[in-house]
Amino acid sequence: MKPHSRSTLLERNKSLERNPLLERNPLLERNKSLERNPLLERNVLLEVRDLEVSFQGLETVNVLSGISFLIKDSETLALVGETGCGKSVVAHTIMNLLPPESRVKGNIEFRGKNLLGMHEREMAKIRGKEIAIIFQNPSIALNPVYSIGHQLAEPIYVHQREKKKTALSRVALALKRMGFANFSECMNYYPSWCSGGMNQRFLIAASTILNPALLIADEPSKGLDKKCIVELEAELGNLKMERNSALLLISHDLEFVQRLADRIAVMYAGEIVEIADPSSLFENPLHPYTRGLLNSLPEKGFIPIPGFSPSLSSLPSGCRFHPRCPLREKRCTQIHPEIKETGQRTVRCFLSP
Ligand SMILES: Nc1ncnc2c1ncn2[C@@H]1O[C@H](COP(=O)(O)OP(=O)(O)OP(=O)(O)O)[C@@H](O)[C@H]1O
Ligand code: NI
Repeated sequence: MKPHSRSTLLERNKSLERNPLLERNPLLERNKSLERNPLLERNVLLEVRDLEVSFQGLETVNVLSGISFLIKDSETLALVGETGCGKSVVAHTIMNLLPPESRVKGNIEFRGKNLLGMHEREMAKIRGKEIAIIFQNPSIALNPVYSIGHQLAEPIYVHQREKKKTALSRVALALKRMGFANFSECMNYYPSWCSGGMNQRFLIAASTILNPALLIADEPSKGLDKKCIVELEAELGNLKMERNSALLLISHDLEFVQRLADRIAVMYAGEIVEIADPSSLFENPLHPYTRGLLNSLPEKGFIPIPGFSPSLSSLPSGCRFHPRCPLREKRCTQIHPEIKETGQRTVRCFLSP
């Protein structure tokens, strides 16, 4: 699929906003009010509620607090934020892949089943089959000692107990679909023979071979050159169009996610501070941190946010962003703001309407 250019996406959303007929459409009104009430939503695939994760070491570090979001069927939700804000920990918690020193509270419901506390045997049936993850580093995520064909066929043996021949022919088909003209040859390649971009595409093929309902992609564009990023974007777009998979897209690259996401959740120091659709977020960011992130983009002047993210083991009082916030008031330094929903917008800031 040709990737959406930013302007096309913005134009489409703008024209929808301006069309008075659409605004008065009773069906649309009903859907809008349904969207506002998650209890009445029927197509919620994943619901994360009040998630808290801490790691116990010499001291306890609370890495995630009050994380709540929904992913609907075939929706792409992007999770963005600076390094260390907790994006990968969210992904690993959903997949039940946290190390033993972690402590988790809250709820993660997938198709109505709570994933937290689920027995590993049951989770193993979901992992890879219904929820798949593309890990942050493709060269590490692929096993260097097995051929690409072998690695891609493995989920088919494990989850569907297919015969070797059937599994391998499905792998060949998947590679063909990913645009590898020499797909038969690729089956015999080893990861170390291939470029980062190729390995990234093999990983996507491996993660999607069983048609998961939810795919988690953790920094899929990291370390790729511009050409590979364009290809990756097309690949993820295809996935959405052809297979109806929902996607949790984790990235620090706002521009990359803008073109793919239906909604963007912005994280800061272990919390979500804003959730909005891409055009609202880019045109009218409500949280001062989101505004800072946008201003630091090259086309907006490259103005960095002053200061640094706080260490998760010594968070400031009040709003976690207040030491860097140009708009802070006295209450921001003292009281921790709750996340609030107004209309279609979700934001954690006293100063937003
Ligand atoms: N096993 C662990 N024990 C202790 N702290 C951990 C552990 N795993 C992650 N952390 C801490 O949790 C915080 C969030 O890490 P995470 O990897 O989720 O960040 P991220 O937003 O994905 O960053 P990046 O963009 O660099 O990938 C970091 O401060 C990290 O040091
Ligand atoms: Ni990460």
